[in-house]
Amino acid sequence: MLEMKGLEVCYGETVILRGVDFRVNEGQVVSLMGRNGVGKTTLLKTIIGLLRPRHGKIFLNEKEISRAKPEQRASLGIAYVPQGREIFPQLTVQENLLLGTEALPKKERKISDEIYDMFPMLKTMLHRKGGDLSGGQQQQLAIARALVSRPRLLLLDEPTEGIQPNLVMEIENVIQRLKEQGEMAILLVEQSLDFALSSADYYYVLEKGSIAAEGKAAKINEEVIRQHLVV
Ligand SMILES: Nc1ncnc2c1ncn2[C@@H]1O[C@H](COP(=O)(O)OP(=O)(O)OP(=O)(O)O)[C@@H](O)[C@H]1O
Repeated sequence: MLEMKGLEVCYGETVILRGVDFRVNEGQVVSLMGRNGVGKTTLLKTIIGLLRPRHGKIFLNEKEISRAKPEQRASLGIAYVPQGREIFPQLTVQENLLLGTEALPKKERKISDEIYDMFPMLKTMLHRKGGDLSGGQQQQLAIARALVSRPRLLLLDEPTEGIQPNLVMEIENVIQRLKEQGEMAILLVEQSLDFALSSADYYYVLEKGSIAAEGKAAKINEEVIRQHLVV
């Protein structure tokens, strides 16, 4: 469903990604791994259109979207949960969730019960300010906000960073549930190897802006982990 070919992305004159070929198939969970600073977030920002590639092409369901604006990509079904969550602290939980529906046509802008089923905590906190939630609860809110638009492709940037173990489990369960439903592809950037590989079908490892390894997640070997991932 998502395909990137020969991608080169720069900040000014500094090349961050070079010759990246990457794909995420329908309903697949793909983990994008790599040490700090190798370009993982840059790749996600390129997918949502915040950064423009200098070379290379991006396709969504065979249609080229390399020049599409971020809001067009959102209406085509790409949703992004940034590192550090970026919920609106002054808005209530409910208002934050409603913002996630903006990518939908007006008459479809509602929060489905399934969202509360996946994140029961949010239902009890609808009128609380986003900023009053714990870090883990804010992460759940950020994921829920992305899910209310019923995306075809969900991008998650380090969803477990700084989060207590029980909430990490809850997030893992949500990813597993979405995977079982099979209607959404998920691209996950994650430092925790266990988390990154537990639900993934396929993995890519970035190193110095290029894909250094890729394969079926179940078959990743110690050598790849030692060479490219362990700090
Ligand atoms: N706005 C920017 N301007 C210039 N350079 C940047 C900018 N943002 C990131 N970089 C640089 O681009 C490189 C890749 O950064 P990126 O955030 O994509 O890495 P990452 O793999 O996501 O790292 P982390 O795991 O630490 O989040 C780094 O060297 C970083 O310093």
